[in-house]
Amino acid sequence: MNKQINILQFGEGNFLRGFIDWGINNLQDENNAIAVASPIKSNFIIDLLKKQNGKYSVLIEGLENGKEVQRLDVVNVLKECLNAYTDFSRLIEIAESEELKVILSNTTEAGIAYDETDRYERVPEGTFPAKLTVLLHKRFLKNSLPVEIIPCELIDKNGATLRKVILQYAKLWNLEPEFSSFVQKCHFYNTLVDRIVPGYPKEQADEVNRKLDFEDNLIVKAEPFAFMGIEGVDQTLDNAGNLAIEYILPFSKLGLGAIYTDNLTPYRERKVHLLNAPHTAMSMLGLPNGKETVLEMVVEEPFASKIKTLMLEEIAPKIDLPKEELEIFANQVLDRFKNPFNRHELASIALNEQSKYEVRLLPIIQRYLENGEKVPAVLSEVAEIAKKRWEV
Ligand SMILES: NC(=O)c1ccc[n+]([C@@H]2O[C@H](COP(=O)([O-])OP(=O)(O)OC[C@H]3O[C@@H](n4cnc5c(N)ncnc54)[C@H](O)[C@@H]3O)[C@@H](O)[C@H]2O)c1
Ligand SMILES: O=P(O)(O)OC[C@@H](O)[C@@H](O)[C@H](O)[C@H](O)CO
Repeated sequence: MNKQINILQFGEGNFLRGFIDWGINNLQDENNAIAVASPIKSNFIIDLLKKQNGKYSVLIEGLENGKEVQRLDVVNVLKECLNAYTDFSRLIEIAESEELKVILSNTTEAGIAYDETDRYERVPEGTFPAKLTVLLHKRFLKNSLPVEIIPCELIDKNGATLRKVILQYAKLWNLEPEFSSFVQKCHFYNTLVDRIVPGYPKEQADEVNRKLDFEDNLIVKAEPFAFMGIEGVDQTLDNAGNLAIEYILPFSKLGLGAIYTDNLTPYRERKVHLLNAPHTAMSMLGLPNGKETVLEMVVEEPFASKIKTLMLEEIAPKIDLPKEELEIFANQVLDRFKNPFNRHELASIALNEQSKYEVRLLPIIQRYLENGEKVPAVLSEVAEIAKKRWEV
């Protein structure tokens, strides 16, 4: 574990392990060494990772262009496993070093937060952006170069938001104006990530472990599909349409379906409302009726017809993108929901269901109401459930 760390990652969750880390592993480039830090106190995953020397496997199963895909990859790019509370001095060393080029994160939608009670001196206890502010400040004081920052949280304008919160902390703590200029020089990218990663496949664990030469308690199950939209903030694309990051970490070669764009909004609109929204509708409609998985909801009636109607006839007409494009996207998503190899639990989708309803389904309902139109059947049904449960 003595590699020179060039990538620092906040978040040890299933998604980053089954997506970006898996992608960086695909490069098989010995120069890439990631230090992964848990931003929260829990050491559960970090301890398991340490026991496995940072190694774990990703089991990808599903259909791709109508063909069955099954692959098991051992990911071996996590070279240091840390906890941001207890290993903060090591994080400072990494942040100060010239080798560090990229900072990745996925700290859930709750992670990019500002708390004015956070203190510079007690920062390991603060939010993720508070910790990152201190780390960037230490880097600035060492005169090391600005870094590339790639948040993967599923919030709109994640990169710009993270930078804004860091600048708020700089102001709160009266840090030098030159530090704020340094933060402006770091590239913060807005991203949109998409891959269904249901996590640890309990029922397949023994079978997977028989194929490995180590005991893996951190297997990540994922679908074959992957998409990553990367939007530059204050940056010009080069002639090939690439952003600076491509020369530092070639996202286009990671197998994540990466695209560079100057406008992520349409990608976000269709993903949030035609993938995440039906997921949330499935948990709201299915769980009270004894359904357990996404697959049940898209193959069993009456739910299958409801979900299809919801996506194609109720949500798609309220998204401002070409109809044919939306139909193709919605049908691809339906195929992904029908992946027979993924046991995607409605119970896990239902975590923080109210806030998901408010971001994913409610805006579509409001688009009907704002036009004085009648809210169609399936949206009405979920709106009724929401009213009864949360009075929204
Ligand atoms: N699993 C998927 O299919 C998928 C796909 C695309 C995007 N995502 C997004 O990625 C996020 C994480 O998903 P996951 O499957 O990795 O979940 P997970 O539970 O496996 O991991 C959650 C991660 O967030 C960190 N975290 C949790 N609360 C935090 C907080 N308050 N501050 C800082 N860090 C915090 C944890 O330490 C952990 O690293 C979700 O919010 C989801 O929206 C998930
Ligand atoms: O991850 P959550 O809990 O925010 O939402 C549940 C799912 O909708 C989500 O994980 C999707 O599978 C994912 O966003 C696909 O890219």
